[in-house]
Amino acid sequence: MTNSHGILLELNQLACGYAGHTVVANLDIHLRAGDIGCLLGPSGCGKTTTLRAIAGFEPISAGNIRLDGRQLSSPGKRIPPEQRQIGMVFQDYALFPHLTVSENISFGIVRHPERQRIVNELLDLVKLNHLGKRYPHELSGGQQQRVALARALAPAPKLLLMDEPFSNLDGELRRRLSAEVREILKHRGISAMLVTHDQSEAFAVCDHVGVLKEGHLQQWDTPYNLYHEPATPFVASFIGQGYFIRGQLLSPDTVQTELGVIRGNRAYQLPEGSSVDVLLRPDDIVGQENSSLRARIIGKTFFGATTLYRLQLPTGSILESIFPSHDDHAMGEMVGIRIAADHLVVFAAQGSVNTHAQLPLEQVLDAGPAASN
Ligand SMILES: Nc1ncnc2c1ncn2[C@@H]1O[C@H](COP(=O)(O)OP(=O)(O)OP(=O)(O)O)[C@@H](O)[C@H]1O
Repeated sequence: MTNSHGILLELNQLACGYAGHTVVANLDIHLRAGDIGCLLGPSGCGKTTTLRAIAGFEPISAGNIRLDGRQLSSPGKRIPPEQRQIGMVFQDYALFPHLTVSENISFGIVRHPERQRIVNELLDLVKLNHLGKRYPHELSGGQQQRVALARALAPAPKLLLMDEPFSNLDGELRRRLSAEVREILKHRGISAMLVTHDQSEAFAVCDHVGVLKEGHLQQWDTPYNLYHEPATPFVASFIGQGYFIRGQLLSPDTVQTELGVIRGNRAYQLPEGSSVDVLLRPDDIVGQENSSLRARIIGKTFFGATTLYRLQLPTGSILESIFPSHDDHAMGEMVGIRIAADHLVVFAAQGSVNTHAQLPLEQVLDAGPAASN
C-alpha cells in the first residue's frame, strides 16, 4: 500500500544531526514505490546521516519519516530498526565471517518455513548458485556484495537502503555490478535509496537523485533534468562538466553572448537585460568546419569514440566540446564551432562582472557565499 500518489517513502521537513549539531535540515524527499532514489553530494554533506535516520539508527529533531503511510520517526519517537521492514547494504559488506554464503543469506529469516526456497531463489537472483557453501573470505569483493544484497532482500523488505555499496570495488567491476543491481531491483520492483558521492553511479542506477550541499537539498530530480536543468549553480557544477560564460538576457528564453544569440526551451523570470552566467556543457558546442566562430584548441583528452577538446575563444573565454574521435585536431589548431544548446541554463551573474570572462565552475562555487567543502 502506498499513498494516492504512489509514494512509498516520505521525508517531510526532516532535520537530524548529532549532539545538538544539526547536519541535515528542511529535507523533503518523496520516493515512489518501485523507484530507486539516491542521495548524492560531497563528503560530509549528510548523506549517510540521512540514510541512518531512515533506517532508524539515528533520531530526528524535526519533521517526520513515513514508509508506506506509517510514521517511522518523529522528534522524540522512533520505531526500532528491526521493526521498520527496511533492508540495508553497507560499503564494507558486513557479512558474518563464520557463516557460509547460504547461512548469511538466511540469517534474517531463520524461522521462515520456506527459508531454503527463498535462499535458493536469491542465490539464483544474484548469480551465486554454485557458491552457497563458501565462506565470505573465499569470495571476491563483488561476490561478497552480491551476498550482502541477497541477505538484505531475504526478509522481503519494503525498502532497501544502500550506503556506498560499490565503493570498495574497482572501475569496471563497479560499473557492471551497479548496472546489475539496478536490473535486479527493477526486475523485482524493489524500492531503494542509495547513497553515493559518485555522479556517474547515481545516474546509472537511480530514477531520482537528490543533490545535497551542506545538509540542504538543492534538487530532487531525474538524472536528465539534473544535467540539463540544474536548479542551482552548485548542481550545475557538481553534475557533469561545463563552463559558464557571461551573457545578457534579451528575453525570458534568449541570451546574447560572445558566441552569438542563444535561444533555449525554457523561460527565466529574471529581468530583461540582466547580466547572467550561461552554462555550456561539452555537448552544447559542436564542431562546424565552415563556421565563422573560431576557437583555439588548448587541451585534448581522447576517450576512444569521442575526444574532449578544451577551447579558447578570441576573448580568452574557455569552453569544452566533444567531437567524434575521427574528427581529429592538433593542439593549437583553430577549429570552427557552433552552439547546439536546446537547454538554456542561466543563473543571475555572480562574482566578477568582467565582461565575457570565462567562469570555470569551480570559480563560481568559490565566489558563492557558502562554498562547499
Ligand atoms: N557519529 C557522529 N557523531 C558526530 N558527528 C558525526 C557523526 N557521524 C557523522 N558526523 C558528522 O556529520 C556530518 C555529515 O556526515 P555524513 O557521514 O552524514 O556525511 P556524508 O555525506 O555521508 O559523507 P561521506 O561521503 O564522507 O560519507 C559530518 O560533518 C560528520 O563529521
